[in-house]
Amino acid sequence: MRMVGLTGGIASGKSTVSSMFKLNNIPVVDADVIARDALKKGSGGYKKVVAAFGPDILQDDGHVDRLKLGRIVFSDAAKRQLLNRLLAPYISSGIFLEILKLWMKGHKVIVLDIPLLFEAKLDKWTKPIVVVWVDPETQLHRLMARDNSTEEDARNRINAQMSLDLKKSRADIVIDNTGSLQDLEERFGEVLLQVKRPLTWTEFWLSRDGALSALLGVIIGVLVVKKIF
Ligand SMILES: CC(C)(COP(=O)(O)OP(=O)(O)OC[C@H]1O[C@@H](n2cnc3c(N)ncnc32)[C@H](O)[C@@H]1O)[C@@H](O)C(=O)NCCC(=O)NCCS
Ligand SMILES: Nc1ncnc2c1ncn2[C@@H]1O[C@H](COP(=O)(O)OP(=O)(O)OP(=O)(O)O)[C@@H](O)[C@H]1O
Repeated sequence: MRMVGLTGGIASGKSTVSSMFKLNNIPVVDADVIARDALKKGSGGYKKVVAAFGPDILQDDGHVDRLKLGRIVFSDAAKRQLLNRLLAPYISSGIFLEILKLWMKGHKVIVLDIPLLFEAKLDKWTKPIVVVWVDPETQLHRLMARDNSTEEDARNRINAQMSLDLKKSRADIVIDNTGSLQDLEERFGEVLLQVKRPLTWTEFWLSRDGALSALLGVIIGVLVVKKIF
């Protein structure tokens, strides 16, 4: 199985690219969705986070006030690290479970959309790594427009992540999303061809069909050897 890493900066366009993969029948594991589940009221992650940050981060209905928690952690590196540490086991096991489900269904190519792919050192499990890049001005404006946030909040969120230029330097494939959506679609078409090229042997053996073929080969081998001796 080929596990394509999809990452970038906040509001650089990962979800937009992710939707394009889904439209082309390539399944996507979305780490943001898994992280949201990890913070759902009553979950293990929720209990740990509320114990560490206190009931002030809760809304009246007991759900986490994400805007409030975001303001706290995106302006304080120590608190952000604490939140990351508390949620990391739930997020990584959630990602693993989703990969396993897709593996069992026999998918050959899947995409892992993980904003913190490099920061969480998950990049070693994915190949190729696709980084969605935008210039800093565009990133700031798109983030403020999408989240209806102040410039200060938006800058805090951008600065909470590894620099987008550093991510770009570690990519196998870069998608420059500074242009229009039409430009993005054109570039995506080229990237799709690369992502869908035939599997290498290693990728094949890691797929469900490859693993089953290997198992079948071993069983046949054992039976043949038993018959000979
Ligand atoms: C702080 C929280 C509650 C803010 O929620 P909010 O709904 O405002 O943002 P959302 O979850 O949609 O995230 C938006 C983007 O913020 C960035 N981001 C999220 N968490 C982090 C983080 N810990 N460090 C840096 N950037 C982050 C990502 O680019 C993400 O795509 C939330 O982001 C969270 O629980 N973060 C910790 C979990 C995590 O690490 N998520 C990233 C998955 S790899
Ligand atoms: N090429 C583009 N032209 C104009 N707007 C765009 C383009 N690409 C994405 N956008 C818009 O920019 C915003 C950010 O994009 P998107 O939500 O895909 O980013 P993201 O990287 O997934 O963000 P996050 O890290 O917060 O999950 C969205 O409002 C999206 O509609």
